[in-house]
Amino acid sequence: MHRRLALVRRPSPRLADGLVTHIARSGAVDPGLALRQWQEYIDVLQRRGWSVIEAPPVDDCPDGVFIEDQVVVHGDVAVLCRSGAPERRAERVGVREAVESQGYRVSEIEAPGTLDGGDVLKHGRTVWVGVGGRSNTSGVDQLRTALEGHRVEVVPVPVTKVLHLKSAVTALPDGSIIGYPPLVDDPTVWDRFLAVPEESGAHVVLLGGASVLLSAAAPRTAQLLEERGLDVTTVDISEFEKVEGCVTCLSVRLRG
Ligand SMILES: NC(=O)NCCC[C@H](N)C(=O)O
Repeated sequence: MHRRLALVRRPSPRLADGLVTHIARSGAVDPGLALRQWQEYIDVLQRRGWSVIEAPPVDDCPDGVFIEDQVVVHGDVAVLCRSGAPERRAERVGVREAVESQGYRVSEIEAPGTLDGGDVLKHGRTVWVGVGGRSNTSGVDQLRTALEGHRVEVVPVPVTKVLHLKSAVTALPDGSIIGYPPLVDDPTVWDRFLAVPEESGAHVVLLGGASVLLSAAAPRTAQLLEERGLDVTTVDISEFEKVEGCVTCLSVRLRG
């Protein structure tokens, strides 16, 4: 059986200074609670059979915990991102070493390209990339080049209403795409689109088989997914949601 391996990075004590773009700052971020929530997130991964490796902490980078935005992996290739937020580019430190230690071939997005991993949604042979927020068409083109030979189609899709594509939509194990309609620019991109009733419900981490991880802020979506036969685990990530984070951005699932 494949080893399941996830890359994570512990939260900065400065998480409260994280960027917010599409939401209003609401309530103070409690760094102690954030650390406990992050630990619980990892505990869930581990209980579901995942091993976890940590990228070196970047305590001076408030958004460092959102490791998903720094690297996109596919097959044996890891693409180091160049964030559309210049404030976040320093977070790339240590990520190359982390993925190289797992045997990945590394390529990098270079200027003028920008790409945030949160804009990259993969399922089957398709890689959708959100363009219009943090990622641009040069970033998409460079990602396509990096994945040449992987027999995938890289498809740009518009993102204007939320931070990242995966803030709007994610994929269920069967390939259905779930999203919260007010935040999805064009649901017709996907043949099988399933509307969910909560913004946080649009974000699932696939844990293997029928298991998915979902924010505790989306109880109605949890029920909906359970009724569809999924095994749903919820985790409270309130402190990360205050700075526009979601369950997906707290880890990168690597090949085992
Ligand atoms: N992939 C993600 O959804 N990342 C969340 C990043 C939140 C962070 N405060 C940012 O604005 O970049």
